[in-house]
Amino acid sequence: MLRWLTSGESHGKSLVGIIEGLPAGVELTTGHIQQTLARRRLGYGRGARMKFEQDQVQLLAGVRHGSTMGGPVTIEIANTEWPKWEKIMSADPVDPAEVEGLGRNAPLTRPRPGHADYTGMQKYGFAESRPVLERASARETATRVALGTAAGQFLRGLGITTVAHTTAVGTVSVPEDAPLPDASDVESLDADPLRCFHQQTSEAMVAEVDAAHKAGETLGGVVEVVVDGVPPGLGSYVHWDRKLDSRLAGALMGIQAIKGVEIGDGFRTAARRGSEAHDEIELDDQGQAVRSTNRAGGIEGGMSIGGTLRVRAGMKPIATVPRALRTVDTATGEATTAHHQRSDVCAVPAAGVVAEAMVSLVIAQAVLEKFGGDSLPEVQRNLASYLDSLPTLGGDPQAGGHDGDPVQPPAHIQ
Ligand SMILES: Cc1cc2nc3c(=O)[nH]c(=O)nc-3n(C[C@H](O)[C@H](O)[C@H](O)COP(=O)(O)O)c2cc1C
Ligand SMILES: C=C(O[C@@H]1CC(C(=O)O)=C[C@@H](OP(=O)(O)O)[C@H]1O)C(=O)O
Repeated sequence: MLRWLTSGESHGKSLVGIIEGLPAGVELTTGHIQQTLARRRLGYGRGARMKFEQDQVQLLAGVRHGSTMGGPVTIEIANTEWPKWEKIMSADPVDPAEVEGLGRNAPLTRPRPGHADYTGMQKYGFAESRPVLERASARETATRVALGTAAGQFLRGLGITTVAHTTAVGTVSVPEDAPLPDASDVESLDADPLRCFHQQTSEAMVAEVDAAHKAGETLGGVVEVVVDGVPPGLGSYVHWDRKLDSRLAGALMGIQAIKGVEIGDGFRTAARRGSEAHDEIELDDQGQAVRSTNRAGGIEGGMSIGGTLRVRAGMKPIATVPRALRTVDTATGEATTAHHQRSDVCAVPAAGVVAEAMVSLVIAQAVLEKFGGDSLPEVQRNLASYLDSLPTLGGDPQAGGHDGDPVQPPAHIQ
């Protein structure tokens, strides 16, 4: 079973992630993780912190000479801002005189609507929101991206690739009929300020962010994760918590500020008539059953149907609005405005990179459930054998043990 856990606070010494259940033989280096973490920092509209802070990565366990060994993989991301926070976030008690005068230590009693502040204080019994925001903050998503990199490296070894891109920022969206990017487009996506593959739309998105910034506003948007090379049959129809769509939706909704998930055409499908909503099955020249469209996003009955999977996540605008929202001071009971020091105007491109990581983790988990294996070559053999066992529908019914010719496993895993 593949499982993972993150630990750490936004202004703590470091974040730590552990992923357990990855097979041996997966290529993974500090460089791979640094590369995806750098990608998470990119994006037009990110706040000041992204510019001066660095993610210092260390692979603490589970990897030797660039290859996983089968044990838990532990990744640390040290926070380079730690010296500024060492006293305020010290695990051990500190002399109050030592933190007095450090501006950042003033009690945060003006909770931000839209953030975890107020309900977190009620739930955990805090008199201010510092201990809440430290863990609620999306700083934690750096760890998920690191863990997702490990999962992505495993999937890559099976010919499964994942990429995320931005489809909307505020009211600006890419045209519905624009072609999908694939993982080979990642460099051009990285080069785009919004991780948007449609240049005209990207320019309009930049203008949207500028206008929001000028108005003291923040923005949300929509990201899409595209997974290519998915084998059919991941997940299951037999129980709600084994359904792949249910698991992907949970993983994406678990990202800070994500408020909606669509599988494939999602809510647009809800408005269509049946004859225009589904992906009809037809035979291609090789006798393979193929789909003429991909409206379902590559999932039917809680299972991957094989090929390309598409899932979208909608992010609400950043809660720390410069034009501060009305709130109540929890120390005095007086009406006031929410605290604001600095924040992102728009973090949609970064959320896309986090969504990619979460999707990679869920797909890797589903792959290991279906195919198993303690080493990458073993999983590769199991996958190839499964693909080989799938019958083609248009072949000779007398041929082999199948109804027809076997489906060929992808060339790279033969
Ligand atoms: C990549 C990323 C960056 C974020 N940056 C900020 C930020 O700078 N300021 C802020 O108030 N919220 C930010 N958020 C959103 C908050 O973390 C989120 O609204 C908060 O944890 C409450 O959770 P909820 O929105 O799911 O209710 C960010 C979210 C993500 C995914
Ligand atoms: C640090 C990150 O994002 C942070 C997420 C975040 C929030 O409230 O979620 C608030 C901001 O932090 P601060 O309040 O310290 O400026 C963001 O910078 C990061 O993504 O690495």
